[in-house]
Amino acid sequence: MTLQYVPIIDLGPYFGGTAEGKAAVAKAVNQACRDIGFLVITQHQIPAELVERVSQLTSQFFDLPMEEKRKANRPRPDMVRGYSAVAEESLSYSMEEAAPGDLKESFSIGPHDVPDEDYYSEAMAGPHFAPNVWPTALPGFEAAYAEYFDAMGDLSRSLMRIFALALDLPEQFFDDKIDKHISMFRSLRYPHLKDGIEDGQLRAGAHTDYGSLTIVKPDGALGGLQVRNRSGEWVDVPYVEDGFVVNIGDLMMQWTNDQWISTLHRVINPPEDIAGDHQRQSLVFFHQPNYDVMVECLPSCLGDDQTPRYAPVTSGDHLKSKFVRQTTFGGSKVA
Ligand SMILES: O=C(O)CCC(=O)C(=O)O
Ligand SMILES: [Fe+2]
Repeated sequence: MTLQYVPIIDLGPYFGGTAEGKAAVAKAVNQACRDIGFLVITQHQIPAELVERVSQLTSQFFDLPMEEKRKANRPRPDMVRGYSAVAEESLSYSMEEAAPGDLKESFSIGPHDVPDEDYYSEAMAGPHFAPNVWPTALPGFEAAYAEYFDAMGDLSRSLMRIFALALDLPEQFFDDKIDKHISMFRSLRYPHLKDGIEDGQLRAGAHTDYGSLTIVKPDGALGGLQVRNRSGEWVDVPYVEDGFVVNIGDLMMQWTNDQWISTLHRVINPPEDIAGDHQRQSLVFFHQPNYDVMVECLPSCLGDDQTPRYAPVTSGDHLKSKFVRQTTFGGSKVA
């Protein structure tokens, strides 16, 4: 039976380390990725204190006056770093359809403490290791964000190991493909909604994510994340206080030859009668493998006809192709 709702999966048995525990988690994750492309994870080993500290600092940042936030403004359209204001981006653009700007502001970072080696600065590295931009007004912000980025990188490695088991690969199959990952951590504030919203304007328009996987820490505010299941219905992602939402992106769908799905999702607006008083905040980590990793449909996913549906592509080129598509629609629109 195909899952029509997003399952909640306890990672405890995986981290417990027994072969049976790992196999049970891998099986549940496999079904989630095949059927709906989303899962909520619990017992993930990320300290609640870290999530709380980053959430608090994020809310303090978005509460700063605009001129203060603008000091950490995104430096260039092709560099996803720093601050972007409400409606400066639209996720639906990446789906090749023009849409009004998303009702959110964001702050993004990439890898930090980048080694002084050619790999990180040569032409192929593009803007993936561009320096981060930090607000100066908040002590502890940079350290907390860097710590969260690393914690999410570690959790992603564990998830990729679970993915490997789920795909009948050696558990460490992905390890050397993600040890210099070009992920992005982005916090989002969806403000109170006032008048003047355009038709079809959402907190985040319907889109799929680009990379290997995404880890989202939403808050519990009304007006939340929805995913489109295989029957074409929009269903709410369950809110679990100490959980994270995980979904796979387009690159993983391609890697698995469409066996796993990168699912359309969106963030809806809160009900109109309370919309003036309901903001939402989320912490979103977009995991993306090393830029030079060649992504070829996995042999175990080829099926009876043994035909790959995609030509091989590097992680970096795949990500770049999404940017190019967006610029065609006129802007610095990114997921
Ligand atoms: O804010 C959220 O819950 C998810 C946002 C999202 O899907 C994205 O930024 O790609
Ligand atoms: Fe997304």
